[in-house]
Amino acid sequence: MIWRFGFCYNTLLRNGKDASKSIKAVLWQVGKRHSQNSVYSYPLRTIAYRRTPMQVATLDQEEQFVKAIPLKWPEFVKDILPTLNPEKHKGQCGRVAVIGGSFEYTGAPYFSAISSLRAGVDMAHVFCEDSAAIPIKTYSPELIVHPILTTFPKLDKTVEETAEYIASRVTEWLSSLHCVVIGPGLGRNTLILETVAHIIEEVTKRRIPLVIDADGLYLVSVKTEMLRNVTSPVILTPNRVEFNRLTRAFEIDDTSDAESLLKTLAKSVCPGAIIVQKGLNDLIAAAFSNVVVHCGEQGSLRRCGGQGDVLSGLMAAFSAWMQLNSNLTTPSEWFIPVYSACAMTRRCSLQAFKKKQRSMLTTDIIEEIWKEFNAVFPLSSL
Ligand SMILES: NC(=O)C1=CN([C@@H]2O[C@H](COP(=O)(O)OP(=O)(O)OC[C@H]3O[C@@H](n4cnc5c(N)ncnc54)[C@H](O)[C@@H]3O)[C@@H](O)[C@H]2O)[C@@H](O)CC1
Ligand SMILES: Nc1ncnc2c1ncn2[C@@H]1O[C@H](COP(=O)(O)OP(=O)(O)OP(=O)(O)O)[C@@H](O)[C@H]1O
Repeated sequence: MIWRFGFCYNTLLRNGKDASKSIKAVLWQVGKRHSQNSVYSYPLRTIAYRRTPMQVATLDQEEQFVKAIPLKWPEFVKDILPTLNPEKHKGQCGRVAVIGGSFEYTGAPYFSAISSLRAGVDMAHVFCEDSAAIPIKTYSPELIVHPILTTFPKLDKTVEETAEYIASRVTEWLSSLHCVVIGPGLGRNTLILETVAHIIEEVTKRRIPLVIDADGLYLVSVKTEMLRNVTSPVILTPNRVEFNRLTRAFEIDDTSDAESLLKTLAKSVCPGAIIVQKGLNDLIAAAFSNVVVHCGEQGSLRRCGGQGDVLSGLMAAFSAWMQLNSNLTTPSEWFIPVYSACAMTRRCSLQAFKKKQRSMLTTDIIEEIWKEFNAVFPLSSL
């Protein structure tokens, strides 16, 4: 009997079962049947699961694959990057949205969305507070900016009714999107957070990959039940402060070591959670894996604001491409786009830092995106 790990796993996910338990059950069966398979003869590109249906994966092989990502990621990513050809039309290389931007913070959603576009997605929307729209539009004519979020309830409606109504105006766009980023510059207004909670529910119901950063993480920390049963990919990108806030909110007091803490947090958030703990090295853990991947790609020494927004934008681009390829993905494959976004952000930061040093700004990092993409993924090799 031939087992297709990817198929089995996705079927389980679609049936809404507990991912971490189910994967072990499937892999255990697979392992028993194919225990004679050598790890070395197994192609580490799990994309091969889709292309060579005879391949199977044991839990050990799955871990080997994830552990190989820091060395092999540019090669793995080639299977996800959309090819460019004259037959394609606008949108086929990805459509993403950033939900964020408020009166105070207009730079963050711009940085995030423009980074996605510079990485190569075709269209980037920003759904922001009405007062943030004009500034964001003036930063860039490339972005599609919707001044939909509001801090005041509609005249004849309660906060809850207004939140539902505004969320419905955003969710009507979801069918055309391949990834949604929640949080850059969102702020913490009660009505806006309530609106975003409704949007998150709809995004995850449709199994669209979700990237949560900044004030979106604050929302997760005050509504810890919000994502509880979500099995679609939810990528959280906390900095140190946001990470500590999350561990407190989820009441995790695992003091054994940093990796265990991260894994416990991922499992507590939801079965589809992938967490990137940003810092000197980025640590990546997922609810469905026992491996913690370290991204130690050299970055910059400068810590100006906005670099996390570049990461969320690149994360959206890689995730959108993954989604476009995702008929039969395995959960572990999600380490590929996540790791790639971390590595590319740090590489772009390093290049910008070499040129501008203490003066380096987030806009300088964005300026490096095209060169770094060409260096790592030259068009001729696609
Ligand atoms: N130009 C812009 O519009 C920008 C807006 N931003 C937005 O600003 C809002 C608030 O973000 P904050 O990050 O300030 O919110 P937080 O309230 O989470 O952070 C507060 C404090 O944490 C400190 N901190 C951050 N990283 C740390 C680390 N690694 N170790 C120790 N302390 C650390 C900061 O200095 C700050 O004082 C968000 O909506 C965010 O998206 C940022 O993205 C930066 C750029
Ligand atoms: N000490 C460090 N050395 C090198 N790179 C780092 C370091 N700390 C963070 N980074 C990188 O900088 C980027 C942004 O991380 P940071 O912790 O500044 O996020 P943030 O505070 O959420 O950003 P933002 O200012 O956009 O809110 C990430 O790509 C991360 O890998």
